[in-house]
Amino acid sequence: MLFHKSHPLKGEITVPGDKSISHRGIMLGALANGTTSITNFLKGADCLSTISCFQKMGIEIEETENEILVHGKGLHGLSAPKEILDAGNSGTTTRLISGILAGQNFSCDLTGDASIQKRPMKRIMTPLSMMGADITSVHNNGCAPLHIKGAPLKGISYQSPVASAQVKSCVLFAGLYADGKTSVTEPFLSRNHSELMLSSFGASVQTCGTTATIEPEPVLTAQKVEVPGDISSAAFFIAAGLLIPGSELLIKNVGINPTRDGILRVCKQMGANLELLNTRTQCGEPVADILVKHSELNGTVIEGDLIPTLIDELPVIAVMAACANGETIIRNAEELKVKESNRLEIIVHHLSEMGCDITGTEDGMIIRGGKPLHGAVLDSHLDHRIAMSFAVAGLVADGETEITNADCVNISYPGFYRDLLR
Ligand SMILES: O=C(O)C1=C[C@@H](OP(=O)(O)O)[C@@H](O)[C@H](O)C1
Ligand SMILES: C=C(OP(=O)(O)O)C(=O)O
Repeated sequence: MLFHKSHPLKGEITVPGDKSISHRGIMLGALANGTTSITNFLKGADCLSTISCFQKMGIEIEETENEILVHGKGLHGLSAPKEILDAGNSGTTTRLISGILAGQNFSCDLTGDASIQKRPMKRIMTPLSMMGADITSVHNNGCAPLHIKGAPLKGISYQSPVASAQVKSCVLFAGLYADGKTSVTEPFLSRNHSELMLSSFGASVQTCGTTATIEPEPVLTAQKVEVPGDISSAAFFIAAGLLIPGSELLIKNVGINPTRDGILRVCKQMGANLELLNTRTQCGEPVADILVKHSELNGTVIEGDLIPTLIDELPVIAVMAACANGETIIRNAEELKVKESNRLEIIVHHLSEMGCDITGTEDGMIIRGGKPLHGAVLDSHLDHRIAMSFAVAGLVADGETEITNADCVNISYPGFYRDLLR
């Protein structure tokens, strides 16, 4: 895909549904009694992998024009899959489904693509084993493929070393099947979509600071889930709108859950002209329209408890920082090394290629912004966030930017290039 300096972005855009909430809607819908209807479901490859895993376990999932219908079979209604479960490129599918599989009365194997087979799974194997689960890494390297033999589980209080909603959700989902209360405490609060959705399906979930606690064996009841637009997808339009002179863009129906809205806070810190309109709550999730106007940005510091609230947005935030005046420091972002690619390394490499003055650090980067970016040939490393972030960089750089292996945007945002270049 080729990108050149863009004309101003004007008008309105609606981004696809939230990936995290779409995954959870399928999972809890499958475990509930009755039919769950999901509207604005994200039909990206990752969420389709979640659908396919549950279909292999006997759940009927219908796609109509405007909604997905999940015919739930109750907490104990899944059946043993006849073939290996394939999570594709999706860390969320792999880790969350493992918590569910740990509590079943059957064994199965779970794998994913080459990237998934390199991502760390010990972070879920450890707490699941503490609960009594029988979960092994088939190649004994702490990664997928995983063999999971369902077992009786006991409730635990788990102190997670990482702020990860995938770890937290995995343990809470396993907690549905435990013999007592299960709680997870994390160093910083990560996204709380699982807690909110579990509660709406009828589970008893309490949160206190960075600890979430679930009671076992609820009856989950099918719900109507209206998925808000994904703030992680809106992030590319927020960045493009702020960076491209003359832009004024209204991004409609975006989820602004405070455990996900770090990008909005960082934009404000950087001096962005950004307004939230029509703020409302939809299925327990805060939603708004975001009005973005081109702005002169200044460097900032991004660290600590802010990091989990914008973890997937850091690649495009780095692009914004490269175009801002002054220095931006990103710390405590080592998790970026274990996403679809080593995002820390690739951001530093790609921005350097475009002429940015940037230094990688152990857990982040220092970006001395303000030097004009120029076009370059940049590979996505099959990482959707990298492809989309550098497509945005290509709209502000001098000359031509080419993104190779650009199709991977289908993981979280099919139609991204059409929307960006329209
Ligand atoms: O729970 C989720 O839906 C997600 C959690 C985050 O991962 P971690 O929990 O590994 O930080 C995020 O990067 C991912 O895109 C989606
Ligand atoms: C890290 C991501 O997703 P996952 O962990 O589900 O693969 C992402 O979407 O940026």
